[in-house]
Amino acid sequence: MMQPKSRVKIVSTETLSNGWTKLSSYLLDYIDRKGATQRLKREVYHRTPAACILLYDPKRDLVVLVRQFRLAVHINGDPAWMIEVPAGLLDDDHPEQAIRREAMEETGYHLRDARFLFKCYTSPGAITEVVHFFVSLIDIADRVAEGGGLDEEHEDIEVLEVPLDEAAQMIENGEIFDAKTIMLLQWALLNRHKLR
Ligand SMILES: Nc1nc2c(ncn2[C@@H]2O[C@H](COP(=O)(O)OP(=O)(O)O[C@H]3O[C@H](CO)[C@@H](O)[C@H](O)[C@@H]3O)[C@@H](O)[C@H]2O)c(=O)[nH]1
Ligand SMILES: [Mg+2]
Repeated sequence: MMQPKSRVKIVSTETLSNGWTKLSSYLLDYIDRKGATQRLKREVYHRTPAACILLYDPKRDLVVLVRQFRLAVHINGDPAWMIEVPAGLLDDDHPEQAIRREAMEETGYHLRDARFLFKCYTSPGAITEVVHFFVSLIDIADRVAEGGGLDEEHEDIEVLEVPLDEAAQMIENGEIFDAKTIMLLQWALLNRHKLR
């Protein structure tokens, strides 16, 4: 059901922090389902859009994943060299252009095709981030570079080629615990018969 924008009025905005990611505090008047106006205070992190991709090799029945250090995970006390699908910020590019660039920088794979699957909000309660999800069928011959990320941005990315069934096990045993990665691996498991 569509909800009218007129139920929400932004009363004031304050920038709490303006570093790598801007954090704003909003006061809004929100008309609830009973018609009563509630004045709410909400904080929003203005993360820019991103894209991620499942690289699946149908001949070898494997996926290409990347492993890198994630500070937020470390701060939470979880194992912080996270295994993920290749991903990156759009940096003002079209999502497909951006994911082709990120796949090359992070894994060294040149993509023949990149098929858009869906987009999703990763944390809509507080974060503006929208992630565009893609899939690409790859072959070992498409790996034309080392990958590993950009030295000038101090990216230190390990490239892993993992059989799809093993990757599925790694979700079950807790070795893979990144949301976008779990979503794409589950998509692969549901659609593998169409990809081979
Ligand atoms: N100076 C500075 N640089 C940063 C900061 N945070 C990230 N960077 C740099 O910004 C670049 C981001 O790399 P990308 O490959 O474009 O993005 P990503 O970190 O892989 O992001 C993807 O995964 C995230 C975690 O799941 C997602 O949050 C994000 O939306 C995207 O999907 C890296 O070079 C990283 O070092 C920061 O706070 N300060
Ligand atoms: Mg990345």
